[in-house]
Amino acid sequence: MSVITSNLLDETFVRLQEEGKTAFIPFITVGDPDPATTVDIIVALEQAGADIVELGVPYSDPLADGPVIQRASERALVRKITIDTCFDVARETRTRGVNMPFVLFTYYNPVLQMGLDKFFSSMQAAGISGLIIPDLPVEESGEVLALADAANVSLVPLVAPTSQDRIAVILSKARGFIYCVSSLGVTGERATFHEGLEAFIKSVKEMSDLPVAIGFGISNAEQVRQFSKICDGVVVGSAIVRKIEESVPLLQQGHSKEEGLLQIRDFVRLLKS
Ligand SMILES: O=P(O)(O)OC[C@@H](O)[C@@H](O)c1c[nH]c2ccccc12
Repeated sequence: MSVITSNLLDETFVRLQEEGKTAFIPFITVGDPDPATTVDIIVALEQAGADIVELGVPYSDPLADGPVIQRASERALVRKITIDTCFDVARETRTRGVNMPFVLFTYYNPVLQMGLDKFFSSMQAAGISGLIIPDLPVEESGEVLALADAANVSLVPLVAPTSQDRIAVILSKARGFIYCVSSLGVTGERATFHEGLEAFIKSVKEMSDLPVAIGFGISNAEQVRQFSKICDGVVVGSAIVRKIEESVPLLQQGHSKEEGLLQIRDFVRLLKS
């Protein structure tokens, strides 16, 4: 189905494809270590060459997350970060001149708690053009998809090498891009990936004219380079969240915050090199 409307996320992928580039998509947990620092980190990510950023809503039961992102969620929840804080961070980041598109990453429960109508009107007001809800199966996503389309928010699906028999249905409802997870299990840096991954990505690209991004386990420049050859986007979460975790002592001392941000910026530049 061709997308009738387009948004900043769609336009970004079109521009990158015209430039022959692969989107570099960091994931970070909002509020880790605090909301103001998250704004600084997003600015640093764009300066380091990020094209799109996945903003993770911290959650108490992150069932699909490995230990690194679980710890980031815990640090953020200590700060009582809610979805509303994420919208505030998105708006604040725009005032700092960040132009790249935001993709909100949240489990379904916090969205239900807020109420779908309020959630999507807030998404529009915060200028967030993408949405990933890993625990909302396509069979139950009808109402969310209709509201997302009406709010010009791209509901991005996750597909895994094991999604075979459901993949056609998932792709028929896809917007924005297709997020292919490289391996089974939870998020976290990996040295090896699901065998047959390349064939899987190729089959997804043949079945959908939307951009295809890969994520899960990608943690170094060589892996980014390899996946950039076969995908339109590469997502890196845990490796960057770990770098943030390591920089927290610097980030939380006013006089050394810039040093902490520099470490994160240099790490992302290295990944993109
Ligand atoms: O952390 P990794 O292995 O680099 O994978 C990206 C991942 O963090 C991010 O996209 C994400 C965070 N939580 C998730 C849960 C399910 C799927 C994807 C995610």
